[in-house]
Amino acid sequence: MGEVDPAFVLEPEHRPKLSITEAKSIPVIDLSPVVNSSGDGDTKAAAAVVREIGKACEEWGFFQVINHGIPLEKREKAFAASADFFAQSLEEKRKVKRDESLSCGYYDTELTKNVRDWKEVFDFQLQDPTIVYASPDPDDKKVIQWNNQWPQNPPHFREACEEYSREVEKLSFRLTELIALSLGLPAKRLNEHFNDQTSFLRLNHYPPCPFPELALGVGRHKDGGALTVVAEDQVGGLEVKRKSDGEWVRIKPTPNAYIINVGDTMQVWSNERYQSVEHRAMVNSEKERFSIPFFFHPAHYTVVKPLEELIDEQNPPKYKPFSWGKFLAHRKLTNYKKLNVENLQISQFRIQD
Ligand SMILES: O=C(O)CCC(=O)C(=O)O
Ligand SMILES: [Fe+2]
Repeated sequence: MGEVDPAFVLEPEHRPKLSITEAKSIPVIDLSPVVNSSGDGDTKAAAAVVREIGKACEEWGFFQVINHGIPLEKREKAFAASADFFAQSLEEKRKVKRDESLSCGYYDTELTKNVRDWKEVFDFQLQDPTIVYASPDPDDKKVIQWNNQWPQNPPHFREACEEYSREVEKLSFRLTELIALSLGLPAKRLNEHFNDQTSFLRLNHYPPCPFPELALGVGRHKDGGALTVVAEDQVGGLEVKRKSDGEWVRIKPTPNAYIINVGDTMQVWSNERYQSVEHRAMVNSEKERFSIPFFFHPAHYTVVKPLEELIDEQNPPKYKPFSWGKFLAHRKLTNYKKLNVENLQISQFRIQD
């Protein structure tokens, strides 16, 4: 990755500014009142957490959480496994290469909006195997299985990844429950959609980049699922397109915190009360960066539509129902192929006002 390969170079209007605007006001929410409560905990403090989460989802689509209940040791093991894995030779890493039939594993040529990302990744699913639709064609009901692939090296890689993923999954259910409460719904209202979840965890490695003003680690995009729960190291690079003025602002890393963002599916469920916000990851010329996002995705058979409890005559549904599994199959295809079109967006299901 030494030369300026044009595959990585962004159109001038999408290139990052190297001067950083730090997002000082992105909410940091302390989850201890809900994590430590045994049911008879301080319900006043828990209600305040729910309100803070609702406000952050509305104003930012992004927030951070601390005192979230994930043991630091498990997080550190996952980061160590990730660093050890990516430090291996390309030949070793490519033994578990992801391709169109094997959706999980190692990959270093991902595209975001047809431009190559300056990164390498390792993906694995929470459910192994995960059932998905074979094609984006709406009439094709055929399903296939995606299986995880695990490398032989480093030796404790799989164990570290799986143990960590179970913790992030727990946190994701908890956050989904808090978000449901913030929408005035029963806590477990959304949980059933995740029984056969298509969630996956991704280890991201962004090597130092000699031309950080021309390329991005991950190009601007919105996450499609319900929620994303991101752990990052202390290097920093995640930028959010601030809702209030459209400015790209950098999230300052908070040690041991998680960065949470609302995805497109939550935007539709909430009938746009909460919106999925564009974000991107910058790279820099000196330091490598590691991050571990968890993408909390519903089951392939989920029909995503505004929740009935949130719509009435004053608030008619803003989206037509769509199939999560077909949306996913469509997205998957565009990750591998350079196309002349942008990939499928939920705006295609938007009902005009
Ligand atoms: O690396 C990060 O901080 C975020 C990456 C991201 O947004 C993604 O992979 O969807
Ligand atoms: Fe993302």
